Amino acid sequence: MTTQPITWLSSQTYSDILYETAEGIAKITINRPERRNAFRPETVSQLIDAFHRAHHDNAIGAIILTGAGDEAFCAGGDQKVRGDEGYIDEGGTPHLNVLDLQMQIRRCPKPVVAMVAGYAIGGGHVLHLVCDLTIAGDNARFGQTGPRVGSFDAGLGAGLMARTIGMKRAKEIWLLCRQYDATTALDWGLINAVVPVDQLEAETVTWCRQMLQLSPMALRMIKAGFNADTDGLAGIQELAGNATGLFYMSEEGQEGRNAWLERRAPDFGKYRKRP
Ligand SMILES: CC(C)(COP(=O)(O)OP(=O)(O)OC[C@H]1O[C@@H](n2cnc3c(N)ncnc32)[C@H](O)[C@@H]1OP(=O)(O)O)[C@@H](O)C(=O)NCCC(=O)NCCSC(=O)CCC(=O)c1ccccc1C(=O)O
Repeated sequence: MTTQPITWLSSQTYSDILYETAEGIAKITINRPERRNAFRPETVSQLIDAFHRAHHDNAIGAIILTGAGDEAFCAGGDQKVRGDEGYIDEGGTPHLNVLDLQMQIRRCPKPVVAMVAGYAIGGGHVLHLVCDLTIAGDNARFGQTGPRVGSFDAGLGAGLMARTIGMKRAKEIWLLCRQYDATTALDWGLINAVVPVDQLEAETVTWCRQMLQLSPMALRMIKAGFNADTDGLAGIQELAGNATGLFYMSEEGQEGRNAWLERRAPDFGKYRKRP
């Protein structure tokens, strides 16, 4: 595995995020360091666009989600644009759209790695949680603040966290609103690795390079399998859609299409013998 430095190419311009690619990896960076990378509606819309771009780019096999600078991965919803009905966009409309982004990350067929330096707090903490893997710098701090600031994420923020680290610890995080350091997060199984913060990107890229050596279809199927029960019928739909895609690639699936196009009865006889 190469340990060569990576050279990112910036290929899309957004106001709140950065989108860069290199070596089959897309790096999506929340770029609001002056607000500890808290997200406003425009940030979330741009993240959704960037994940769509990475999903549909055939050259991309792994995605990194991170925050600009070393102070924070993401401090959750931007409380300074929070109105009485949600987070207010530049046109004055209230939103709660980070839930769409959470599901998009889970449904993305490519592995998504959270690269966490500094704070992953509130909705920012849930964002790293919904990623497939989390690599943290040794300065990382994790926690929820919802019950302190008048918010809660009782969906994936509660249920997926409990499935990840256990019910008692998940409840502790939400009911006490404490912060936890990277060593504790690793010990709890909340993250995958801790490295000195100055080695964070190199380590994350090493993990991505390793996944890029593996079968994309196998990674896609196993990700959908991991998420299927937590996501309910929508999770089974994702897994089943992948299975349909594989079936389309088979001779048996193509015989059905060919027979219809050739206006003849399909001959599936030779496929019945599989154990
Ligand atoms: C993250 C901190 C612990 C960092 O502390 P520190 O290093 O001391 O820095 P500060 O001086 O506090 O902050 C620096 C600077 O950044 C601004 N800032 C930080 N966080 C935010 C924020 N969340 N919103 C707006 N601005 C922020 C801060 O004001 C400073 O700027 P100044 O100009 O000096 O004022 C600490 O900053 C901290 O605790 N931040 C708040 C964390 C928080 O409570 N986040 C919100 C949690 S609730 C949430 O995220 C819900 C949103 C959500 O995801 C959701 C949930 C359920 C359904 C739907 C949704 C949805 O769609 O939104």
